Amino acid sequence: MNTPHPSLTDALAQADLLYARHELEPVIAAMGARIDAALGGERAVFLTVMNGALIFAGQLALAIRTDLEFDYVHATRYRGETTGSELHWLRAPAVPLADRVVLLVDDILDEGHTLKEVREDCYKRGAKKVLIASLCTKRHDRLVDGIASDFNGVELPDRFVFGYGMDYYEQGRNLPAIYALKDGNGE
Ligand SMILES: O=P(O)(O)OC[C@H]1O[C@H](OP(=O)(O)OP(=O)(O)O)[C@H](O)[C@@H]1O
Ligand code: HPA
Repeated sequence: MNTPHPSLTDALAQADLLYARHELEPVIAAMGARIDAALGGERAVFLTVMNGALIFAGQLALAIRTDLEFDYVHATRYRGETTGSELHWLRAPAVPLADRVVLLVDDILDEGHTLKEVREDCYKRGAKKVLIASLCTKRHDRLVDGIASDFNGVELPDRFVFGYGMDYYEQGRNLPAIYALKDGNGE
């Protein structure tokens, strides 16, 4: 039988709160203004990477004044676990991307495999420019070559994080803050 996953209550008891909602909201609002400036009036495809980006994407979209065309992809590399493997595509973009500016929106740029592959897919579909907006990035030296966020909210320590869309064994996504497990826990 599979070992049951640790509970969210236990995780929270062994975690530090890194960023509360009231600290993230102004960061996201400022990012929206920077994205408006970068788009220069062009109507981009706002491509949310489900599931983790759901909360950030909603807040970011409301902070962007330029009209956007919404679409989403569903790609998962962690599949409810705390370490990643190969990327599983559950849903490809539906909107034609040829000659479009695409704004890829995700909760976290960790090792970068997910956003790199999704960005490559957008270019294969003919996108003329792909910009990346992430709520957070992690500080470590495991980032794959050739990927970076164009717009990033906050930098996090190299610890497993959850909340604000990010899951701990599919739990805790709707916590209104980002938490980090204390070093050595949960992996
Ligand atoms: O930079 P990487 O190391 O590739 O990790 C980042 C990706 O991992 C998470 O997705 P996950 O696979 O957990 O699926 P989810 O969005 O459903 O949580 C997160 O939402 C990013 O898409
Ligand atoms: O630290 C993390 N937490 C949750 N989801 C993630 N996906 C990549 N890294 C993480």
